[in-house]
Amino acid sequence: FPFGPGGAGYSGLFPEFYQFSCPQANEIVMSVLEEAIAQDPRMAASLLRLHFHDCFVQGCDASVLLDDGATIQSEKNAGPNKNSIRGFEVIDKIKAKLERVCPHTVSCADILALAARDSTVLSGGPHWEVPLGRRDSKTASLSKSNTEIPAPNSTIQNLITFFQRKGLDEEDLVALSGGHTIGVARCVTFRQRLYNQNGNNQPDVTLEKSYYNGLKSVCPNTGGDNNISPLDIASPLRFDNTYYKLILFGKGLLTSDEVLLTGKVARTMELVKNYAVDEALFFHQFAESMIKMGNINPLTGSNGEIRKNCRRIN
Ligand code: HEM
Ligand SMILES: [Ca+2]
Ligand SMILES: [Ca+2]
Repeated sequence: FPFGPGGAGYSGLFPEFYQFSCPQANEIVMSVLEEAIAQDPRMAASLLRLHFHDCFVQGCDASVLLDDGATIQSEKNAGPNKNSIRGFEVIDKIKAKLERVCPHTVSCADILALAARDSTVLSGGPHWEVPLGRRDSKTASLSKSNTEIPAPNSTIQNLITFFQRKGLDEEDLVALSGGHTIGVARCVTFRQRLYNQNGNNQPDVTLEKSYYNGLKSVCPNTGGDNNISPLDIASPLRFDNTYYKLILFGKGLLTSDEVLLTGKVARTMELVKNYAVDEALFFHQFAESMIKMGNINPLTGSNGEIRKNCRRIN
């Protein structure tokens, strides 16, 4: 029986966790999301990312949702999160509805996992059964948010190491990076590639020329830090495999996207090519890797709590 440090093997979570205590849980999450995404199509991407930033810091325990408090230094102020992660109002709305129907039952950590899955489905991506039963943390870690979420200018070795620490392998890294098939990134996260990739005041040579020129107009050398560009310029709202096709053409937005192909690791290079030609294969692996990521270090049993308000401990 494979017990991993986080990802692989037995987690104690199972899809039917709320079958008797809150059978409407799935529907309630989906109905709020349908409305939220219809109103703001980018919201699907933002909610998918929120689950990732939760799971990589202390595990999938909704630590990312906590605001500053007497004992809490909010993760929202960490480098990878500040002025960047969004979707808290949608999570609040889901939680409020669930509290009305099944008080003190469905955890914020499970809401994040369900919202990530439903956001994927509503964008045209794969469906999977979400293992449930996570409980919510009574702590947050600003410092771990700064050190355990990989940076956009990561090398392929950095990425592999950061994922390995969470029990995730190269297949998980390449498939989960495919989350960048939807959503946007700010100029500050890709400027280095345009103006000074290697400390020689030259752009990243792997960037395709016309794409590069377009990016420069969105992201000047100074200023415009918060200007945004799609991570998948071909279909930023559609969950598909064009992310990988674009990488093959030198049109991946972040260094962390491009190095999956050009980072000189044969396995990740091969996977990018495989997913670029076989969307079904990507969908299958994405679903599998999302379950693995969702299994990182959950609080179960009597550990943690079921928060009444996702922004604060009870
Ligand atoms: C492999 C390492 C990863 C790195 C270095 C990375 C980095 C980034 C960066 C820098 C942004 C833009 C943030 C901003 O400018 O505000 C971003 C956005 C995003 N990331 Fe990642 N990411 C990684 C993995 C993932 C994973 C595993 C997922 C989910 C499965 C994911 C989903 C997203 C989504 C959906 C967006 C767009 C969010 C929005 O539009 O609000 N990323 N990522
Ligand atoms: Ca967490
Ligand atoms: Ca896409």
